[in-house]
Amino acid sequence: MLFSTTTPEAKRRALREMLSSGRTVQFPGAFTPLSTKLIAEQGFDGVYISGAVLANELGFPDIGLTALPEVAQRAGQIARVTDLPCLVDADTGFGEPMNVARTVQELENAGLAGCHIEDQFNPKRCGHLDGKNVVDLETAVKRVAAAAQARRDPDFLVMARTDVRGVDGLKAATDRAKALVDAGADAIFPEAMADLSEFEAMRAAVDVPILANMTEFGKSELFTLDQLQDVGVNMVIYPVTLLRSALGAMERVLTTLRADGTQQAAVDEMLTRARLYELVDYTGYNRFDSGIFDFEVPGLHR
Ligand SMILES: C[C@](O)(C(=O)O)[C@H](CC(=O)O)C(=O)O
Ligand SMILES: [Mg+2]
Repeated sequence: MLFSTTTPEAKRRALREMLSSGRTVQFPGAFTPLSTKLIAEQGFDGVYISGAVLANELGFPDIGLTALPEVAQRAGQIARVTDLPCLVDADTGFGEPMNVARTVQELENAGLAGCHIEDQFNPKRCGHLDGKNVVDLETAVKRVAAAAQARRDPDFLVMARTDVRGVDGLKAATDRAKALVDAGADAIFPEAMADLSEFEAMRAAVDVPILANMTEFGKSELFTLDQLQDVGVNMVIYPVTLLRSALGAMERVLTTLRADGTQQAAVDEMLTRARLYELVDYTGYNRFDSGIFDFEVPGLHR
């Protein structure tokens, strides 16, 4: 009830353990605290908090318009409703290395298990679009080093994302990933890999966990969990899947409502009131209230 009872430190340890388990863990992207509960119910390993979703939900494109307080607040709202570890997209770290340091500390305070920081220029772009730009190696290394030094919990995961593959090719991406690991990255997010052999090459290049981004309509095919496990990927994210699905459903019901003058034909596709209450643990809250108010104090009602 209210908040998760698992501490951020325990979630970070759990994330570290799952990343060294040899199993490929799945982190669907939550887009609200409530949708986070659906992810946990299905038995997923953790929750991803996407920068694109955060920006899009505010009605913005994903071009670096969101600011650290907004991201930390939303990520914290999501992290606090679940016992699962949450990994948040910290874009470029929101500024210079000093800003990156503050970003990491704010995200630690918000209860996140880790974050990823990318080597794009600001204004950034979706990693699966053409026309993005990356910063030079020195700048990228400084961002990651600042992040690694700033954390107070040594288990907070600092993941470095490199967007170099889409700009200078695979060899440049593996070289950059190695340098980012030397700078203190605990894990690597190689963005926009073209196929499974590219994940294999990244796997061979670094000895830290690697992430696969299975975003729809992007540069990579939607590989299965088994395929990604076979090439040694440690974590898979599905960043925008829930947002796209929810918006698809919303668009359909609005079309029905507009056409029919009633939503009746769409009711069967909706989450029922009972199921919604179950998700928000309505009865748990009621029980709490009765526990507090249904007691007798001798003499009180005389
Ligand atoms: C992973 C990502 O950074 C995100 O913000 O979720 C995006 C996802 C997307 O735009 O599909 C990305 O740059 O890949
Ligand atoms: Mg992003």
